[in-house]
This record gives sequence, structure tokens and C-alpha cells, in this order.
Amino acid sequence: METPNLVPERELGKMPVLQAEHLGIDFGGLTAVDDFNIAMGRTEISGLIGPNGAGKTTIFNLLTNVYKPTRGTILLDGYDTAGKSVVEVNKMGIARTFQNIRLFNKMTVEENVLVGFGNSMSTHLLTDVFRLSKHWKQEAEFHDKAMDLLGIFSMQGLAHERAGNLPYGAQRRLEILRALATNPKVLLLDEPAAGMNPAETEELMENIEKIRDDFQIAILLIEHDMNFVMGICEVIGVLDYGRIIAKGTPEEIQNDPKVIEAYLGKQGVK
Ligand SMILES: Nc1ncnc2c1ncn2[C@@H]1O[C@H](COP(=O)(O)OP(=O)(O)OP(=O)(O)O)[C@@H](O)[C@H]1O
Repeated sequence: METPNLVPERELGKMPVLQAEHLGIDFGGLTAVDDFNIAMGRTEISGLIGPNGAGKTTIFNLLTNVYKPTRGTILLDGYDTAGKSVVEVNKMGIARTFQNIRLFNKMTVEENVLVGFGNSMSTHLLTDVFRLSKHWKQEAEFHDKAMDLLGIFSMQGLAHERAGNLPYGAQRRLEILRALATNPKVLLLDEPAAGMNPAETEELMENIEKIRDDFQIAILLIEHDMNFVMGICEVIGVLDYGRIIAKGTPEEIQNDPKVIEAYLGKQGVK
């Protein structure tokens, strides 16, 4: 099915920041994703929903080049990402979080954010030895930047805690900050509200919008919490068996009979 590429009105006429065309991947005989198309506006918040096993995380793995597509193309800010490594694609501007949190548990909260700055730090040993003052200056600069990022979720006070000791919700928030530290144009969030209580989820929604506004980036998220998806996304794509069966605004999606049958009907909108 050819799906229309919807972008919010304010993004019309601008080049999409992320564009995938006819993207697909087969694992042996299983077609996990087929004919996936997306054109994301530069400051758009979009969602991907669908039943378990529908292919949502596989799409994130395709967009970040963890998986090589069997078919289709991905353009990031107009540049083809084919053949690039995961690290190169991150440097080109896509950052992500994972369904199963992947933090450096033994490192501190601040160190986890510093890892995100990664490629912009000078790590060459000789440079460090011979230009000590520059080194310290840079370190102070990165410390300040890390604290600014931690401030988004009011986590400055946790900077020296071990990441592994944080409560679950805080670990999820830290993972978002580490992804943000890589300076992305597109942020992919895999079930950001999973395991959060309603108050945390509400706060996360506000913060995701704030991140979009402050950093002027696009955010694509996978989420099973329908209140969250319907409350925050401008465009939602519904996947079933690896294919987009509907795409539209939250209102259109909630009223689409195909979606209700494939997904919403089974669990209902809370
Ligand atoms: N590396 C792989 N090798 C073989 N099959 C895979 C691989 N990765 C994903 N799949 C299969 O692709 C399909 C889509 O899986 P995926 O994890 O993308 O679903 P999902 O929509 O993210 O599900 P959930 O909501 O449960 O996270 C599943 O049938 C899965 O078993």
C-alpha cells in the first residue's frame, strides 16, 4: 500500500529531515518490515504503534543501520545513509534509546552523558599532555554542557550517582539525555514511557515537547501507552505484520476501522 507522507503544516515546503522510501527487511523467509515510507518534518513528533512483533523496533534498527535493509532507501537531511556504520549514522544525526535500557551501569550519571558527547571531545593523549590548559578548559566545558542536559529532567543532583543505582524511570530519562548529547537531528525513542507511573509519564510528555522545542529536532517514538501516543504525536503510523496499515493524526487513527480491528480493538484506548 502506498501511504501518504503527512507532515505538519508548519513543515510543508521544507526538506524532510528523515525520509525512508520502500524500506523493507527479510529475515530468511520472514518479511519483518515491508514498504515502509516516512517523511519527517524537522521538528515533528511522530509515533509508531502496532501489536507486539509488528516490526516497530526493526524499523528503528533499520533507520540506525543496525540492520541493513533488504530493500529501500533512507535519507537523513538529504544524505543517503546506505553503507554507513551505526556510529557514522549517529554522527550524521540519528540518535536512539532502547526498549531494554542500555546504560553504562557502573559509570556515573554524568559520565553516561559525557559518553554521548564522545566524538566532539579531544581524546588524543599527546594533545592532552601538551595542551593541558586546553584540556581542562574543554573538560569544564563538557561538564557544564552535561549539567545543562541533566537539568532538562532536574537530574543535576544525581550527577555522581552510578547509573545502575537509579530508579527505573530515571534510567529511562538518562538514556534520552545520553542520546541528546550526540547532538541529533532526529531522536528515536523506543517505548520511553515503559514502566513509568502516570505522573512520570505526564512529565515525560511535557519534557519531550520541550526537548523538541529547545533543540529543534524531530522525534519518532514507539510506545504502547495510547494516552501518551495520542497526546503527544502529530502523526502516527500503525504497523501490522511489518506493513503500515494506517497513517494519520491521532484523531484519524483512533477512528480508523482497520486500526481498531488490528490493534486498538484488542487493547482499547485507555
Ligand atoms: N534479528 C532478527 N532475526 C530474525 N527475526 C527478527 C530479528 N529481529 C526482529 N525479528 C522478527 O521481526 C518481527 C518484528 O519484530 P520487532 O521486534 O521489530 O517487533 P516490535 O513491533 O518492535 O514488537 P514489540 O512491540 O514486542 O517490541 C518479529 O517477528 C521478530 O521475531
